[in-house]
Amino acid sequence: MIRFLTAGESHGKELVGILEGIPANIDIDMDFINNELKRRQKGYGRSERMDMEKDEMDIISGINNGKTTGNPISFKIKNKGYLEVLEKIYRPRPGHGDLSGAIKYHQDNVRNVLERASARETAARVGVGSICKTLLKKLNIDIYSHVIQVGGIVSEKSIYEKGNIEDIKEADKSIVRVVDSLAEEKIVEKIKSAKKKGDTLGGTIELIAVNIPVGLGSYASWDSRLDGKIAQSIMSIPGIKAVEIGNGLEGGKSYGSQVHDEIYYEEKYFRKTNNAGGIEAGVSNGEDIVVRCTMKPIPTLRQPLNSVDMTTKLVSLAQVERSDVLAVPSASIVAESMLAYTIAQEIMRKFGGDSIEELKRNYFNYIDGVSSR
Ligand SMILES: Cc1cc2nc3c(=O)[nH]c(=O)nc-3n(C[C@H](O)[C@H](O)[C@H](O)COP(=O)(O)O)c2cc1C
Ligand SMILES: C=C(O[C@@H]1CC(C(=O)O)=C[C@@H](OP(=O)(O)O)[C@H]1O)C(=O)O
Repeated sequence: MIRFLTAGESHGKELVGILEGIPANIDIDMDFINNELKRRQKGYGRSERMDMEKDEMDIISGINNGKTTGNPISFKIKNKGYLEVLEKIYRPRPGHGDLSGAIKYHQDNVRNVLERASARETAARVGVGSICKTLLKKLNIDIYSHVIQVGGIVSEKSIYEKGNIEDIKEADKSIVRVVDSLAEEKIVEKIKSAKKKGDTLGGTIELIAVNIPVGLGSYASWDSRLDGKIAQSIMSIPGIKAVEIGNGLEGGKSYGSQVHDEIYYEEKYFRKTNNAGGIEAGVSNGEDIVVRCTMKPIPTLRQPLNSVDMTTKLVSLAQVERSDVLAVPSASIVAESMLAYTIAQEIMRKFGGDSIEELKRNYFNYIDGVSSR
C-alpha cells in the first residue's frame, strides 16, 4: 500500500515528505522531479514569493544510485521564504481557516494556524506526485491537465472529448495553462484588473489520466469506489470546492440516453463517447479518467473584507498578507499529483509487487488476460 505524509510550515525552514510503498528498482530522474516542482511554481497571477522560491527536492532516504530501494522515500524542500520571527496575527481572513483553526486549537495568534493551512505544503505533494507519476509511466499511464475556466472566462477549445488529448498536452506552453489563446488573453486581462482592484480569482481545472486498465476500484464496498477516492484526494487541495467526474454536472441536466456511453465490440470492448469519465460503479472501465475541479477565488484580499479583531472583539478589516491573485495554474499541477498518487495507490493495491519487475509482471499478465476477454 502506498501512503504519504508531509510536514512543514509556509515560512518554516523546510517542507518534508515521506512516501511509503513504492516498489524497488524504479529509475528516478531528479530533473523530471525538479521540473514538476517548477511547473507548480509557474502561472500568471502568483505572488513575489514564487520569484523567491526555487523548489528542489533533496532526497534523504529510499533512493540509492538513482533507483528506489523499496524503503520509505523521504525528502526535503527548502523554504527560501523562511522567517525566524513571524508577525502575530489577530484579524482572521474570511475564506481561510484562520478563525476556526484558532478556536479549535486554542490559539490566540492566528499565525500558528495559517502557517500550516497555507498551500506552501502542496510543493511536498508535487514531490510525492512526481514519484508516483514515474511509477505510473512504467505501466504507460500518463496524467495531463489544463485550465478550462478562470473568473467566468471559459476556454472554448480543447475541453475533453474522446480523442483530443494531443491539444491538451500543449497546456504548459500557456502562462495560465489554457489551451485557447483567445481565452488566455482575456484571462490575463481579468487577472490584471483583479490585481488592480485588490481582488482575486478562481477557476476550473480539467485532468485526464490515459492508458488506465479496467478494474481499478470496486463497487463491493462504499469506501473502495475509485470515484470517491479521487474526489477526496482532489478536494483536499486548498481552495478546491467542487470535483466532477466526466460530465457529472451537465449530465444531471440531460436525458439518460444522451449521457451513458454505449458499449461496442470489435475484437475488444470499446465506447465511442466517454461522458462517464472512465469510471462506472466506482470501477475504472478502461477509458481515460476525466476529472474536473473548481477552485474558489484566493481568500487573502488586498482590499480586505470585514472581520473581527480577536483581541478586542471589535469590527476590523481582515489581515492583509502577501498573496497570489490567482493560483489555478499551480493548483492544476497539485491536482495532477494527487490524481497520480490515488491511481498509483490503487495500482499497488490491486497488483502489488515489492520491485518494479514484480509489479510489471503482475500488471501486464492481468492486461493480457483482460484483453483476450
Ligand atoms: C497553489 C496554491 C496557492 C495558493 N495561494 C494562496 C495565496 O497566495 N493566498 C491565499 O489567501 N490563498 C492561497 N491559496 C488558497 C488557500 O490556501 C485556501 O483557500 C485556504 O487555505 C482555505 O482552504 P479552503 O479554500 O480549502 O477552504 C492557494 C492554494 C493553492 C493550491
Ligand atoms: C508559498 C506558496 O504559496 C503560498 C500559499 C499561500 C496560502 O495562503 O495558501 C499564501 C502565499 O504565501 P506567502 O504569504 O508567503 O506569499 C503563497 O505564496 C507556494 O505555493 O509555494
